[in-house]
Amino acid sequence: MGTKNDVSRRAILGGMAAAAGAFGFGCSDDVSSSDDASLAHASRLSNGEQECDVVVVGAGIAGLVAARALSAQGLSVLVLEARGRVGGRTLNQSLARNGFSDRTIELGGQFVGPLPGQGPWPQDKIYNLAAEFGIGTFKTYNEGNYVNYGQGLRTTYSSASRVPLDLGTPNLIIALTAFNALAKQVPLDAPWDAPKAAEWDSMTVESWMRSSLLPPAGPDAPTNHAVQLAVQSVLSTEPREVSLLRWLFYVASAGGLDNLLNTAGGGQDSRFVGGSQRISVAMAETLGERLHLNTAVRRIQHADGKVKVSGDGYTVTAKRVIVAIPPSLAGRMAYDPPLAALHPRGFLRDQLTQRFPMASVIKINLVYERPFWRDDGLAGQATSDSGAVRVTFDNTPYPESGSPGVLMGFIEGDEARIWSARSREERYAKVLDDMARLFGPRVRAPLGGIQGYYEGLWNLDEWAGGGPTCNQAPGGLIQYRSAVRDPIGLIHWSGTETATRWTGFMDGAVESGQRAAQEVLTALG
Ligand SMILES: Cc1cc2nc3c(=O)[nH]c(=O)nc-3n(C[C@H](O)[C@H](O)[C@H](O)COP(=O)(O)OP(=O)(O)OC[C@H]3O[C@@H](n4cnc5c(N)ncnc54)[C@H](O)[C@@H]3O)c2cc1C
Repeated sequence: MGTKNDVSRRAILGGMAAAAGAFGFGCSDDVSSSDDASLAHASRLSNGEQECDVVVVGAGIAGLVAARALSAQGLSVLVLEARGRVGGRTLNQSLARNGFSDRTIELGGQFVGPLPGQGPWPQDKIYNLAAEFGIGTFKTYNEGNYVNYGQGLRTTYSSASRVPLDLGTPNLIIALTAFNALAKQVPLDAPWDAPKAAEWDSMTVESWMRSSLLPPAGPDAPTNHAVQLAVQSVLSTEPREVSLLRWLFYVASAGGLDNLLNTAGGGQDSRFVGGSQRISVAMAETLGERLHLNTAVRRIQHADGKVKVSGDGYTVTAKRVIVAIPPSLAGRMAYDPPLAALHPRGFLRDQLTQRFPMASVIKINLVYERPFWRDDGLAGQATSDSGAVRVTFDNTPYPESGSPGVLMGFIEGDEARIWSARSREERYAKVLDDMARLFGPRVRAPLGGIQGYYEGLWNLDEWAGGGPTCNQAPGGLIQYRSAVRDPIGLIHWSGTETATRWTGFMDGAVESGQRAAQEVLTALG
């Protein structure tokens, strides 16, 4: 017989099981729902009025970190999560349905690095948080050669090289050097104070490319495709969509572009044993009944010196609320009074949410009997100037024992928008075409056949609205400055988009949760 806490725990994990059921061959795709409505319902908040010290909106990494920090200080906390699972933009996928019952891959955020000890800019916050729960890391497979596909030509090069040698190489080196140098001039806590902030925030990365790379040409030019791919692979957005200042801030926030792009010693260095969503599940378990799933927050009202947070059939009254969701989603909630009426700077926050869009991404995983590409001396990492899948990794799960083998690929920016609107069958056919170009005919029929195809369709998810993170077009940073995290009334803002270091990453989510919790503690004395 399960206690109430058992039920909550099963509901939390149920989301992971639901994901497992949702992504196999021939099944529909959904990164939100639970397959066990009764368990999910058990932890839904729907019973009228409640009261606590602090409400946290969102049970992603940021919200869960904030809730635990406040609980540890003796405050009463309720976490309200719209989905039937925790973890937000992290999502584990069990390979049990493919016959690998103890293997897990991820459909959202997964990589961690640099690790502590690997340089001055480690992702120590998420690393330490995971370690607290006994969740270790393992190295991303990075042996052998990388593949590059450009101008219709497939080449391989050593994974020890910094960049592939093709027409895009000279400009990529120019861009790497320039972006790293310019990013050093961007203050992390106030990018709008960079010496050339106004100039940089008046142009897109594409305009910079057209004026600073040679010969003058757009991102699609063979000479520029590598720079274009660097932006696409980091932000899942097109160079024309993002402000140069925002891009430089992102680079600065990660301690340099090399950290963002590199596997060994960089942002893709390692992965979490058992999958990154375990970190959120572990945090959620410590919160027990203070967490409510399937409980979307629709409205935040200020009344009588308190804040009333409500959704379908419930209201929670609290001293403070932490909104730990992406700014673009925060803009979908109703505020009463409206933010513009609540505070003299409230309109800035409201307008910011109208100008901070999620990028576009699909993450696909092909599961094989074994990692056959390794037989050819390939690391499973590839770049391409065309096709839907333009960046790939060997995503074979821990612990490696030769079986299964998983090839992962990203579809980003324009391609993600095109392919999000197509059927699963069309995407699958396209993914096989693209992957076969990179890794040969065994992609279609390797020994043992293809075991599974899994996709994270983040653009279609109501509670993400895209991924991996929000971007800003020109003007966003200098006009709205710190509105992304300035408290308004009794509302505090959290989520990776508010972080100064490793913004957009799981590590930034931890920073933002810690910072928001500290703000509330200070405010409540
Ligand atoms: C495909 C992909 C690949 C990525 N790769 C990496 C990577 O390799 N490494 C890395 O570090 N990061 C990666 N990221 C980014 C990383 O996953 C995020 O930065 C991080 O998980 C964000 O955490 P968060 O808590 O700030 O926000 P979220 O995870 O978005 O959490 C917000 C939560 O709030 C909930 N919510 C939203 N609206 C409401 C509402 N109205 N009421 C109640 N609840 C609500 C959501 O359901 C969600 O659970 C990736 C993301 C994606 C999508």
